[in-house]
Amino acid sequence: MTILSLNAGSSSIKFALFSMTEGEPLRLGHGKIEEIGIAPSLVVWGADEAVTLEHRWEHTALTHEELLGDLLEALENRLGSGLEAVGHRIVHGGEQFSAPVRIDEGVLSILSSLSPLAPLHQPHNLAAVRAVARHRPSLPQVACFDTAFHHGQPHVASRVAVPRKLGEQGVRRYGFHGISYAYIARRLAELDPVTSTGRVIVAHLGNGASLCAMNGGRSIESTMGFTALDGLVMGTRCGSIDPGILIYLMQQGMSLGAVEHMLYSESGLLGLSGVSSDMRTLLASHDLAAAEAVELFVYRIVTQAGALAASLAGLDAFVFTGGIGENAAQIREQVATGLHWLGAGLDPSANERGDFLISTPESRIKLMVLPTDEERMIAIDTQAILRAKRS
Ligand SMILES: Nc1ncnc2c1ncn2[C@@H]1O[C@H](COP(=O)(O)OP(=O)(O)O)[C@@H](O)[C@H]1O
Ligand SMILES: CC(=O)OP(=O)(O)O
Ligand SMILES: [Mg+2]
Repeated sequence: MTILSLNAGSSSIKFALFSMTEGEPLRLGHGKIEEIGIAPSLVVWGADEAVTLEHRWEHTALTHEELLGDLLEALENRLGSGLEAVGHRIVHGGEQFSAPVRIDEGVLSILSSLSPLAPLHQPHNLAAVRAVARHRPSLPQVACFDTAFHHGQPHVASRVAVPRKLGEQGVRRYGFHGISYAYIARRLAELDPVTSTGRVIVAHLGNGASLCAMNGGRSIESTMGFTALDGLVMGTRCGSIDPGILIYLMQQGMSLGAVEHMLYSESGLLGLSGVSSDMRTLLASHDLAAAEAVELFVYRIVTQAGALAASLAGLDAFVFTGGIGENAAQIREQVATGLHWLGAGLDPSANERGDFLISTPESRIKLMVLPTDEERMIAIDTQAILRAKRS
């Protein structure tokens, strides 16, 4: 079975193609379409990581749907045989979905109603579903949710202290990045089975960023809540702020749309630094505001990690993942320093190399780096859903 995993964002579509052999899925290739709406371009890497296809579209105004049509065609030309299923990253599954699900019109309509809760992600995730349905109507499609991994959290962790009837309407903490966390839980169980049964904080630090407290591989707490705006400082999102700030801004005459845009797209590292949302750029900059943005990014990780360690009643390991977690040794070092009070001891050489284990043998908590692979997790879940349907 050949499965295409799609992770469609506002200006990019990341994808990977898997052959679902017995045992571990074999990645046949992966790639991305970037700068959608500006100057769309495609790059595909083969199983050996060599670039196998590059393409630049002439028309800049092509939609996600048109680009996906071209992508499906290009992949199927290369495959010889056809694709058998498409798995999607869908950021919000709301109250209804606690596990992956085969997509039909009914599912699609529930997921569309959740778009206001994930405006940066959900509309683009669903546009990809519709595009595939239009180009290949007979192809089974499966939705894998960022929220699903957190569904088993203790009730107390998912509640918000607002009038009870809002809670009954679904105003609660969901948590996100769950596809990544599920993958990390699975990998940790393979690489360090003893630690995976313990109390672990996983830090997914990418453009979006969050922490997840896992006990025995299950989520018990997360820094993201009702939306992916909550928690840590992110590339362009504010993370946790006093809701009184929103009331103040609206009292000052800012419109709802302007507040939403500011908090999702003009805040975080970008808003604080005035330089960039990109951690690489900030770390290379000599600008004081860039340094202050990085300082707050780290400070929030450390203070929220303290809260999550309390929810776990102790800590056995802290795992770094995501673009920043996997690549920015300097950030890992600063976070490790902030976790010193918990007994964390960093091995600087292992950290510079980005080893799996980057703590010293004496460290009371293990510090680890584990590359995430959301696309692989999507392929695994997609196959499981389709197999279950058949039997
Ligand atoms: N070598 C590096 N050093 C520091 N930051 C890095 C490095 N490589 C990638 N990053 C950062 O990772 C972030 C993107 O993370 P990624 O997980 O790829 O994002 P996305 O959420 O879009 O999947 C950016 O802030 C980028 O600067
Ligand atoms: C949920 C979320 O924040 O996703 P991303 O990190 O891809 O923006
Ligand atoms: Mg990401």
